[in-house]
Formats: sequence, C-alpha cells, structure tokens
Amino acid sequence: MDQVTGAGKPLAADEIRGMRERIDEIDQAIIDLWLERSRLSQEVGKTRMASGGTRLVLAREREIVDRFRTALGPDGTQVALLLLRSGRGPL
Ligand SMILES: C=C(O[C@@H]1C=C(C(=O)O)C=C[C@H]1O)C(=O)O
Repeated sequence: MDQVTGAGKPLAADEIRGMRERIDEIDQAIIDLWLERSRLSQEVGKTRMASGGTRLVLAREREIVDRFRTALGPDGTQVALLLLRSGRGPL
C-alpha cells in the first residue's frame, strides 16, 4: 500500500498523483477567486455606504444564494452564505 496516496497498486498511485496535481491547481484557483470576490464585495459596500446607501442589498444576496442552490443543490446554499459572509464580515 502506498502511504501517501492510499492506493493498493503502483499504477493506481501514479494515477492518483496526477489527479491530485490538478486538484491542487483547482483549489488554488478557488482560493484566488474567493479572495478576489471578497475584496470586490467589500469595495462595493464601501462605495455604496460612502454614497449614503445601504451596507447590504438583500434582494441581490437572495439572487446569489438562488444561483448557487440551483447549480449545486443544498450545499450551494451553504457555499453562497459563506461567500457572502467573507465579503461583508459577520452580521
Ligand atoms: C457586493 C455587493 O454588496 C453586498 C454584498 C454582496 C455580495 O457579496 O455579492 C451582495 C449584495 C450586498 O449585500 C453588491 O451589492 O453587489
């Protein structure tokens, strides 16, 4: 048994290592996009409040939660709520 991949045969271990490389790239892309989104969301909030507007726009947040739920199912709701929170901090 390969300790690092958990595979039972060397060929499977090679295959898993290859797939893990792509998984690591995808995770990094998700992290980068998450941080970019969070910064943009904070910027929108600051711009809106500086103009005398509201901190949040709940109708827009609902649209985003619906989009994630439609695409990903119930877990999408949780992802969207975490995304929204990372842009504006806890309520
Ligand atoms: C970024 C905005 O401000 C807030 C943050 C949102 C977000 O992170 O997507 C959505 C709605 C607002 O509550 C916006 O209005 O677009």
